[in-house]
Amino acid sequence: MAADQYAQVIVDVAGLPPLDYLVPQEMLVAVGDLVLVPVGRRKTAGLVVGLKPWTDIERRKLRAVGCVLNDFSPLPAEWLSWTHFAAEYYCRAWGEVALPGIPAFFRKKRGIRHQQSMQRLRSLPALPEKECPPEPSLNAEQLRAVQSVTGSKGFVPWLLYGVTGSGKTEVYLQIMKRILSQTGGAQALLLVPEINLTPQLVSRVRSHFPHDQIVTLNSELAPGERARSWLAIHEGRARILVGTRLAVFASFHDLRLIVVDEEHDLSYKASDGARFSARDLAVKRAQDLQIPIVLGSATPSLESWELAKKGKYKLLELKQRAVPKASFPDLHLIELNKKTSEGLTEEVQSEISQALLRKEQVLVFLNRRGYSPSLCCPSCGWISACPHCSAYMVFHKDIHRLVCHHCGYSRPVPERCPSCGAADIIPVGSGTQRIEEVLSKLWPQARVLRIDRDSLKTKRETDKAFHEVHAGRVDILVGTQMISKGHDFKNVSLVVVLNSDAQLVSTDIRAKERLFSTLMQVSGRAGRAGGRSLVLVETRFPKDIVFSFLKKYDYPGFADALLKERREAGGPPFTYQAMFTADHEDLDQAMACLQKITEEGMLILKRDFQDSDIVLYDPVPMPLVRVANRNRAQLLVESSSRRRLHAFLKALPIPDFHNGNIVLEIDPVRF
Ligand SMILES: Nc1ncnc2c1ncn2[C@@H]1O[C@H](COP(=O)(O)OP(=O)(O)OP(=O)(O)O)[C@@H](O)[C@H]1O
Ligand SMILES: [Zn+2]
Repeated sequence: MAADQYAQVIVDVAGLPPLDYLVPQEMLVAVGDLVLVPVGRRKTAGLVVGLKPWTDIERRKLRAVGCVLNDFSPLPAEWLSWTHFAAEYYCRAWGEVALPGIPAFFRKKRGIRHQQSMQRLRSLPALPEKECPPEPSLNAEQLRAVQSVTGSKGFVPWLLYGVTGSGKTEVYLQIMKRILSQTGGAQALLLVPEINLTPQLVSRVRSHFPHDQIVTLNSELAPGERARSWLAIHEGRARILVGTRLAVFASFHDLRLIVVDEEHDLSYKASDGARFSARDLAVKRAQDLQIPIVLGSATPSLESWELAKKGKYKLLELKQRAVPKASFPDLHLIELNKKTSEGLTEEVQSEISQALLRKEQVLVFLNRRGYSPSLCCPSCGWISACPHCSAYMVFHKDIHRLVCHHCGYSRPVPERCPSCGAADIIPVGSGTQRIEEVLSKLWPQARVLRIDRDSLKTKRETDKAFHEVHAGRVDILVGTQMISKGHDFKNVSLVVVLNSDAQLVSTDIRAKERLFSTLMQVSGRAGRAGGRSLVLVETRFPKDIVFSFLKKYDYPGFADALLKERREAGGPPFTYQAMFTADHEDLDQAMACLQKITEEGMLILKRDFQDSDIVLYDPVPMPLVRVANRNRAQLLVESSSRRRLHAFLKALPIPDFHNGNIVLEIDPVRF
């Protein structure tokens, strides 16, 4: 009889280290296999991360592996060690990070039709017989970027800083083409932000690679589709994966290049689960694999910009727009307070009229859904507050309801003021619905299309709407963030940004950085195909540095000014941060829980971290303190050394929090 063998298995349960299980004699198990194992009273999917001939567990307590789940090759060692790093970095159990990275389809017991479904999953659609279209000839800047990346060896993190419309996407595609052609089975990963994964982008990639299988991964894919894409990449049948942040967890057969488009985008940071940054993990993965990674943006994050300045990232620049005749739009600031009764200034109205006369498209950007951000009673001052959150309920005229954008609670619009009974309660401020109404009234012949999460609920609807815009069947496009980035609109000559100030008065240290980036992106939608173009931006604070640099489209100037501020204030990227967030029905309880962590932390600091610069701030209620009846508080920890910060966090015990939740986030980006 062969000697016993024991498997170390990780499962998706908080706080659990790898667990030992007996491998039954007749069972063949390899490191990287998915297995079914008993945990407590249930059976769950686990991943084998080690095999050994001994265990410390007493024989009578030892349980056995149920069965092997995968009938594809095990997850590779590279993937296992990288997910282990990710778990350590984000202070989570290894299984909490690794298991959710594998499609649910493969984490369940095989059904009776397993063989058929695997066969279906493995059959990718045949490639249409198409010739490679001629490549556009790159300009000198683009060519230099492509040659630099493809000529480099091993791990090099490249920061591709390219102004809007400078042809970054073209550069990514050419780099991919050259690297994929170097080795037979080489694969590439292109990460894009959630709202940039459009059919236009995917078909652009497909047209460059007519002979290669290209698959996509995003959170909206049906489970079967997700499994199909994942398996095609794992088994090397697909050569390119285009996906959102979860795609960074794919298992590759032979990954040779990673591209992260719009690397500054917030959607790369998960706001639940392990709260990982797909961009940062992608860099680590490229380093493990010793391959190049390209981080592209017109407004890089300050973190990446600083790394490039220090020489840790290599900087590539595209300063010109790629289309030969295209130039940057003129940008005018409109100082708010001289608004007309229609809610659009005279200058805005006149420019819209002229653009429409020239048969050019107009884009109106307003980062606020709904008709108006609140309703108010002029007689008594009542405002439509949400009963469950410390926020106002937004008036949605189309459904005639008040909706809370934080907890989702909604109710019909009251006939009279709920407080004093007055008859005329009025909308205060404007959202996209109201602006759409104003635009349709002012230009009744124009075809106005609103694009936001209310008007378009699914990806398919959104895709269709953008198709209408690209096809020229829309004259005025009004919308939120969804219209601000990524799209290569050919006929937009006027961009209007309404009320951009909300973010300026935020308490978040990254608010300005984000506003600047949004404004650069949205401005970048105009004049992409040549001709005169114009951007009009409304603000009450025209003197703010956001606007002074925006007027010159000067990202480097803006970034350097902000970095100087951050350095003086000791903020990121000059410090590393971690944040505890506690929530409870009762704010005092949430605060008390964090207070306990602070006190414990102080003792540990004094005892073991005397000569380090770790700072533990006092717990504070969050700016939006109540959401869905939970009161939230946060506690920030900071240090100039990532290593020390991690060592401290590992040493800090997290108390039990009865009826409450407590979450630790590394490198928080939302405050
Ligand atoms: N070398 C080139 N010659 C001519 N046109 C080009 C060239 N490179 C790119 N283009 C075109 O320029 C336009 C903008 O390119 P692309 O979308 O790649 O820019 P981008 O930098 O990714 O844009 P953004 O960041 O603003 O979304 C596209 O229509 C593209 O086809
Ligand atoms: Zn609410």
